[in-house]
Amino acid sequence: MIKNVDIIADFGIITIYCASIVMFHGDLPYSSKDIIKKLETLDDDHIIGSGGFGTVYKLAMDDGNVFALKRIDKLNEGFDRFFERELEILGSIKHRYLVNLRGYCNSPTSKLLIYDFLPGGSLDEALHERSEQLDWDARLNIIMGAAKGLAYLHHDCSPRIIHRDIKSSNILLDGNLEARVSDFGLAKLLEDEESHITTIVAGTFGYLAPEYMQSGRATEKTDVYSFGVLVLEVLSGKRPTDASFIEKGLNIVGWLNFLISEDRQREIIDPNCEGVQSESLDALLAVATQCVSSSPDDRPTMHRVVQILESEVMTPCPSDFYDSNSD
Ligand SMILES: Nc1ncnc2c1ncn2[C@@H]1O[C@H](COP(=O)(O)OP(=O)(O)OP(=O)(O)O)[C@@H](O)[C@H]1O
Repeated sequence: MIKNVDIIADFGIITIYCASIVMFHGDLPYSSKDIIKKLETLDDDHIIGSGGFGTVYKLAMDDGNVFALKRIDKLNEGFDRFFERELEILGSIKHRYLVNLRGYCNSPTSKLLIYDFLPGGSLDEALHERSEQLDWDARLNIIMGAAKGLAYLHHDCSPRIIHRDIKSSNILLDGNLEARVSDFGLAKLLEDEESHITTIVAGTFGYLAPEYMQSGRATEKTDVYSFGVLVLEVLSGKRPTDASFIEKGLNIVGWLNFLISEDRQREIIDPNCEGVQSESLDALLAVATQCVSSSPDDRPTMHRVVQILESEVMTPCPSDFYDSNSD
């Protein structure tokens, strides 16, 4: 059910002169007034993160349900033009491995997106900022969830969606460390509708496929490349543009290729990762290597990636554990 309500509101973080709250699904048990009332209480103490598009707040409702509210600061002509239509499409896409968009508010001064709240934060934080390490099973499970979410966007949802900005801060974790892909479709709002070419390449340095950097044209295969970089990041525990690579004039893909050339690719694994299983590691490295091929045609589809992960990576042989200090 779609509800439109015009409301005048002035709350801590934003002044909304004439807000149009549209709830995409009738499953949120709140009126737009309830939500606006909660928004009035938000201030800087509720900030849970910020990124290229804006600031994210924790929005706790009276019944205990929690949402993430994204305030979009990055407004330009293209964004305004496509906002309503794109957000309606994105709000209609629901999947277990995606961060569901539950509603949005559009006003002349503010764009507010309401998402499910993921209590585990981002994969970026889990890998690079927390002292508690993710073990091998947790890392595999996260890769699997991210692959399934992306495969759904590419192959099974309607319309099909190219993410354009796959990276560890766009993979969020629930309380059980299950991964969900977030921010899908947002980059498209900056895109020229006809040509599918962005004036500014959306995406994040280190994750971008070479042909995307050159042409600005995003395809499923540019997402597959970014996914491959993400896998390498999860395996190594290092950001794609870690200083140790840059010093050698490389990025994470260059480093992988260097290790492969010396038949030392297993050394990519994070020494702090416990429970690594060598057969799975080899299979996962093989998939990641294909994903980051310089030629898009050599990269698998995300459907194929999920198949390989299920058949060759997620079925470990218990006796075959890899000790990263053994060679
Ligand atoms: N639905 C959510 N549930 C819980 N935390 C979230 C949610 N969405 C975002 N966050 C937190 O807010 C941070 C910023 O998110 P945001 O999507 O704005 O930026 P980003 O992904 O880091 O960068 P970019 O905007 O360039 O994609 C995330 O890293 C995460 O910690």
